[in-house]
Amino acid sequence: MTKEMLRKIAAKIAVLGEQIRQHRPLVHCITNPIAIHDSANIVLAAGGRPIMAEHPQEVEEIVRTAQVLVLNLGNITDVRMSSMKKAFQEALKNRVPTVLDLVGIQCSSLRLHYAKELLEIGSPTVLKGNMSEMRKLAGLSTYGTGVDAGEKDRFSEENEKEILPAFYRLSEEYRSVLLVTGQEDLIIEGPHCYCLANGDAMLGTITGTGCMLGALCGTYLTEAAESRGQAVLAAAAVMGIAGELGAENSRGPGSFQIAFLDALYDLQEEEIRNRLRLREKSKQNFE
Ligand SMILES: Nc1ncnc2c1ncn2[C@@H]1O[C@H](COP(=O)(O)OP(=O)(O)OP(=O)(O)O)[C@@H](O)[C@H]1O
Ligand SMILES: Cc1ncsc1CCO
Repeated sequence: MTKEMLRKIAAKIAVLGEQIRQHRPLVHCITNPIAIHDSANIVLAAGGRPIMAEHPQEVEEIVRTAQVLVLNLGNITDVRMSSMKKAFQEALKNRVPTVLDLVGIQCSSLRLHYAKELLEIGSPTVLKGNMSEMRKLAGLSTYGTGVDAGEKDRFSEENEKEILPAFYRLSEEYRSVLLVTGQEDLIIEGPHCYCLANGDAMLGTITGTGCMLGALCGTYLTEAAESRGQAVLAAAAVMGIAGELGAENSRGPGSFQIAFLDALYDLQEEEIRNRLRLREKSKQNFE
């Protein structure tokens, strides 16, 4: 990608961030208790307003007033399975965009079957997972255990010919933008694929960063009038760059968590422009 293209994309990412701060979208998240607090805080830091309502008898009413719905399968319970399904149906009915974060579907048949049940109801705007989770949904072999991606599932020049066609098919089948996280994040929308190299290994030293990115992705989706893929890319880039800045300004996981949130809260266009590391595997759509 040329410098000029990267500059344009960085400017667009900054504009989306400003629009979120102006519009203060209501972001409805139904997520796991491990990441719920940090997910609410990242939405706030980005300029949105989180609501983490999950009672089955209130989620439909609440999602109707929200600008986006984020569903996360982590630490699943009967109650959340019931409320997520109701909220998802109501969001689809009311054209509220949705993010489905496939946490742990590679380690739990319950979650995998539930994710497929949701996908039979309708298409989420964004399907998100780490490399092992997305491989599982695509029917490929996986090495992930627990909620972590397996080292052998990591995206590489060697396995891209196996992975990309399967992920393009998923994106087309569900008409969803795919966000696949890892050392390098992939954003796939139809036949387009962007590879984002921003981020820092420190993001893996605190729990729930993937879940936080799902909530951030939802927040950016509320400004996706031009392109859903662009909004997802913006969220992933902001997350990665704030992770890099956080790592440079901390001395371990405790101070990293604080420095990361501070960096995200105050991220400037110049920083995005200087740090953005993006490759494209296909035609770009940032004209
Ligand atoms: N080694 C790394 N280098 C750079 N960025 C990373 C690295 N590991 C994770 N990230 C970033 O951290 C964020 C979370 O991605 P990750 O793949 O770890 O999610 P996850 O497995 O769902 O996490 P969790 O289970 O903790 O919620 C993404 O923005 C990703 O780019
Ligand atoms: C640790 C953990 N267990 C279920 S969800 C979660 C947060 C990271 O995915």
